[in-house]
Amino acid sequence: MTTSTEDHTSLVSGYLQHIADQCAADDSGRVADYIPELAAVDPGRYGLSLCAHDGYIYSVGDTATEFTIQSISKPLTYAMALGGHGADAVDAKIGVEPSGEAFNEISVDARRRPRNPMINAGAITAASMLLPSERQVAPETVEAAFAGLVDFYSACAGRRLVVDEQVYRSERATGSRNRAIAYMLDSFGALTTDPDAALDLYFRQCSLRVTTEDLAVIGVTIACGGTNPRTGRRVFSRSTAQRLLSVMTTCGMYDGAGDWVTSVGIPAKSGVGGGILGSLPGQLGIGVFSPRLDAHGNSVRGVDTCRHLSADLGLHMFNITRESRVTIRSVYDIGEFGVGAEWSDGQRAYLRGCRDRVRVYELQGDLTFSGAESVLRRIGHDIDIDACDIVIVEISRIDVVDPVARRMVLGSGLGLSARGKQVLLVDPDGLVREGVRRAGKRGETLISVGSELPQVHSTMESAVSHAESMQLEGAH
Ligand SMILES: NC(=O)CC[C@H](N)C(=O)O
Repeated sequence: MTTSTEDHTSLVSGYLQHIADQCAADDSGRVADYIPELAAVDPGRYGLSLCAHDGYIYSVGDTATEFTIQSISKPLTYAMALGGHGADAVDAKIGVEPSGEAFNEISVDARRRPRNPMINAGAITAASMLLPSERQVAPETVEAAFAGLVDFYSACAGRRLVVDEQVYRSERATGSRNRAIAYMLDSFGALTTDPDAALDLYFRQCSLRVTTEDLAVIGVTIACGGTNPRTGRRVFSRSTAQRLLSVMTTCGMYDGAGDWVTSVGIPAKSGVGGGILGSLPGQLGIGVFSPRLDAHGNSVRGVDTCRHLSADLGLHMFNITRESRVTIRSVYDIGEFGVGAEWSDGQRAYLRGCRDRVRVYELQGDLTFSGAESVLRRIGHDIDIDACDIVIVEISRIDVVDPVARRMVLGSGLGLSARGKQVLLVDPDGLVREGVRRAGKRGETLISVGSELPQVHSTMESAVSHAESMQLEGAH
C-alpha cells in the first residue's frame, strides 16, 4: 500500500483495516447461546471504531451493526452508583479486587461484598443502589430508574440508546443464575432494595443496543475524565472516571487480568454480546465487535484486535512518554524572505508585507500514535494552509517518536503531499530519519512508506533557504 496520495485520516483508517484483516481469519470461539437472540447473530460480523480525545471517529467494518451492550454496561452503572452515593458508600457494598473467577461466579469476599463491580454480583449490587431502599419496589419505580439510566448511558454515547426488548425478555426469562446471585446477596443483607427490582434493572441495562462507535465514544468519555468530547457535556466526575479506569484495568476482562494488563495494557470491558470497550486515559476510546467468544466470555477477535492495537500502534497505557499529547507549540508563516521572528507561543503572527507562502508548525511533546493522529489532523484541517505551497514542520522539541508515529509523519508526508504541498521537516536530532532506519522490519508490518517523503533538514536555516530557493524557482 502506498500512502503518498492519501491524507492522514485514510492512513489511520488503513492501519485499522490492516488490523481488522489480520484478525479476520480467526473463526475460533462460539457465540453466546444462553438466549436465542444471541445465538442467532451472524458470527462473522466484525467492527472496529476508534474515537480520538477530541471526538473524531475512525471506523472500519460493521460499525452500523447494533448489538447488546451486556456486561459493558457494568462500569456505567457503577459510575451512576458512585455519583449518587459517593465512593465510601459504594465501597462499603462492592469491593475493588480482581476476583480471578468467572463473571457469573456466585461468590463474595470476607466482608460478604461482591469482589468487584465488573462481575455480575457487583453489577447487580450497583444496579440495586439506583433504586429506593424499600423491600418492595413498584414496576413504575424501576421504569423511572431505568429512564435515568438510559439518559446517563446515552449522554456517554452521545446519542439516544434504545433497549432490545426481545433480548430483555429473554434475559429476564432465563436469568436463574443471576437470580441466584441476587438472592444470595439479599440473604447476606447486601442488597437494601427489592432483589427482583435490582435484577430487572440489571437485565434491562444489559439489553441496551450499541454500535462500535457508541462504545468508542463511551470509552473516550471515560478516557477524558467524564466529559464526552463530541457533545462537550460532562457526564460524570473525574474521580469517577479514574475509578472506572482502575477497575476496568484490574477486573474488566475477568480472569487473566494480569495477562491483559501486561500484553494489552488498555483499560477495557467486554460483554457476551461480542463487544469490547477500551479506554486509554487522556488519549482515545476503542469499540470492537465480533460475536464469537472465548472460554472467559470475551470476544476472540476483539481481544486479538486489542492486542494488535496495543502492539502495532503503541497503545499500551505504560508506553513511557512525557506527554501523551503532542502539542503544536506555535504556528507562523514566513514570507518570501527570511524567517518571521515575531511570534509568541500558540499564537499566529504574520510578517507584515510578506506573502504567506510558507507555513511553519513547531511541535513539542512526545509523538505517539494518538499524538501524531491529532496533530496531523489539526494540520490537515488548518484552512490557512490552503494559501501555502510549502509547509515546514519543526520537531526539535520532540523527545520520543514511536515507530507508528514516525511512519505516519513520513508515510503520508503529513497528509499534505497529496494536496500538492511540499513538506520540509526540521529534525536536528535525526529522530525521524534515524528511526526509520532503526524501525526496520517492525514498521514494515503495518504500512510501507510512500514515495513522497518529506525533505528532512537538520536546521531551520537550511529548511528556510531550501524553501526560498523553491519559491524563486516557482517565480520563474
Ligand atoms: N459477561 C456478560 O456480558 C454477562 C451479561 C449477561 N447478561 C449476564 O448477566 O449473564
